[in-house]
Amino acid sequence: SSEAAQKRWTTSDFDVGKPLGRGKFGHVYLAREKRSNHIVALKVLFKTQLHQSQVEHQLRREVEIQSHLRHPNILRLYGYFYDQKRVYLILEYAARGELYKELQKCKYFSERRAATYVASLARALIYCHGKHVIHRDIKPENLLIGAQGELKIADFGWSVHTFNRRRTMCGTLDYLPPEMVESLEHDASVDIWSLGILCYEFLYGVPPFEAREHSETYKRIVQVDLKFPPKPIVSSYAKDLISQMLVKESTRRLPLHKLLEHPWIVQNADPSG
Ligand SMILES: COc1ccc(C(=O)Nc2ccccc2)cc1NC(=O)CCSc1ncnc(N)c1Br
Repeated sequence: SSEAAQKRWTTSDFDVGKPLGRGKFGHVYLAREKRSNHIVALKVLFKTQLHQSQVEHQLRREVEIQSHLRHPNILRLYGYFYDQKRVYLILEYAARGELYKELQKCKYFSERRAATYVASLARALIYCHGKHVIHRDIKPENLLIGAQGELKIADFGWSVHTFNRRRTMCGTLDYLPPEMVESLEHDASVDIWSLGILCYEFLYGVPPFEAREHSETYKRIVQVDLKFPPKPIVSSYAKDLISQMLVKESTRRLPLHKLLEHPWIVQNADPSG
C-alpha cells in the first residue's frame, strides 16, 4: 500500500520471528507488523558493510526501482527504514521459501514445472523491460516460491535502469552471457540468455556451461558449448527453446514474447503461473 511506502517505520512496529536465511549483506527474519498482523520478511543490512562495499547508491536505486514494480512474480519491497547502525528492508514474505533448495531436493524439475516457472519469469521480465529495468542476475539463488507455488524474482541487488547500465561484473559466472563475460555493452537480452541458462538448470539440475575451473566455464560460455546429456530425458521442444535463447549474437536470441508462444511453453506451462 502507498501508506507502507511513506510511513516512518521502526523495529517496534514489528514482532520479529525466526531467521529466514542469509540474504545479501545481512540476515532476513520472518516478522509480523503489529497493527495489521501482516506477515513480512524483514531484511537487516549493516550500514558499515554497505559502506565498505560502496553499495549504498545501489541500494537507494534499487529501492527506487522496486517502489515502481508491481508484478505477481516479482517479490515486493514494501518499504524501508533505518536506525543508527542498520538499514531494514520490509519485503514480501514468500511462504514456500527458496527455489534453489527445492531444486537441490528434486535434483531437477518436471517439464511442466520448469515450463511454468520459465513462463512466469518471462512475463516478469517483459514487465521489467517495459519499465526499462534489466535484471541481469536471474539465477536460482534469487528466486523464491510464494504460497500458491508461484515464482518470485527476489533480489534486485544488480538491476539497473537500461539508460544508465554499468559494466560491472555481477554474480556467479555461470549465468553471464558472452557479451558480459567479454564485458562488452549489454542490454535486456542478457535476461533472455540467463533465462535460457535457468531453463536448462531446471531440466538437468546443473547449468549448461558448468566446469571445474572459472577459465573453463568462461571458454564454454563464449563458445556457447551447449550439450544436452542423454539423462534425464528432455523433450526436443525444450531443447529447441533453450537453443534459441543461448545464442551468442544477442540480437538473435528469441524475444521473450516469442518465448511465450513457443510450443514447449504452450504445451507445458500452467497458465496461472
Ligand atoms: C525484493 O527483494 C529484495 C530487494 C532488495 C534486496 C537487497 O538486499 N538489495 C540490496 C542490498 C544491498 C545493496 C544493494 C541492493 C533483497 C531482496 N530480497 C531478498 O533479500 C530475499 C530475502 S530471503 C526471503 N525473502 C522473502 N521470503 C522468504 N521466504 C525469504 Br527466504
